[in-house]
Amino acid sequence: MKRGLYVGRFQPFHNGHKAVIDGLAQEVDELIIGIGSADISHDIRHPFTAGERVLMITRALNGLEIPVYVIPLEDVKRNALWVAHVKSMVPPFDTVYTSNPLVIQLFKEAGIPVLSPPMYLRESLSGTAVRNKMYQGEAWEEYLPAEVVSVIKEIHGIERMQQITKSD
Ligand SMILES: Nc1ncnc2c1ncn2[C@@H]1O[C@H](COP(=O)(O)OP(=O)(O)OP(=O)(O)O)[C@@H](O)[C@H]1O
Ligand SMILES: NC(=O)c1ccc[n+]([C@@H]2O[C@H](COP(=O)(O)O)[C@@H](O)[C@H]2O)c1
Repeated sequence: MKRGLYVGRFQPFHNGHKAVIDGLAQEVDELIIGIGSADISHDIRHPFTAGERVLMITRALNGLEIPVYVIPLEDVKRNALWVAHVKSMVPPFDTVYTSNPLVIQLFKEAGIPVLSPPMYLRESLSGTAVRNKMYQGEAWEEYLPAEVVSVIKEIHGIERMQQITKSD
């Protein structure tokens, strides 16, 4: 039984994340998705709450052939303690999947195997690129799973993002 941990902020969950997870479903028996910076929302880089991201990811992975556990992870002030914090919050896991250099370093120092999945269409498929389109009023829907698009519409996400970036 192999259980993997995939960590990210998922602001929002996009087709690049989905492609990675479809690949991981061939590699692991169960997958934990750790939603990082769970305590941050309503700002430019982190527009969505942990609960909204749980909804996006759970709905988008509804048809996945392996069990998935979606778990919010608040940030902690000390990087040196973060891996212990993560381990205290999620089921046991064998391998971490991430391309984030700090996350790679922290798990390697803790003796936990780390793999970096391939990037899919990184220029258009990044949270930053998708958020920029949302802020600029450009088409953004094609970069996200349909289930994520409907959550963002349901929570009036674009209106929120445009409101919080206004100047007073
Ligand atoms: N297009 C992609 N293909 C494969 N992996 C990706 C892609 N985009 C992001 N990832 C990876 O998914 C994990 C979670 O990423 P994250 O939620 O930060 O998305 P992001 O697109 O990098 O967002 P942001 O631009 O907001 O930093 C990271 O390891 C990241 O490298
Ligand atoms: N000290 C900490 O709380 C700490 C350290 C390393 C990574 N993280 C989190 O892990 C997540 C990594 O996700 P990304 O790859 O999307 O950046 C982020 O939410 C980041 O804040 C937190």
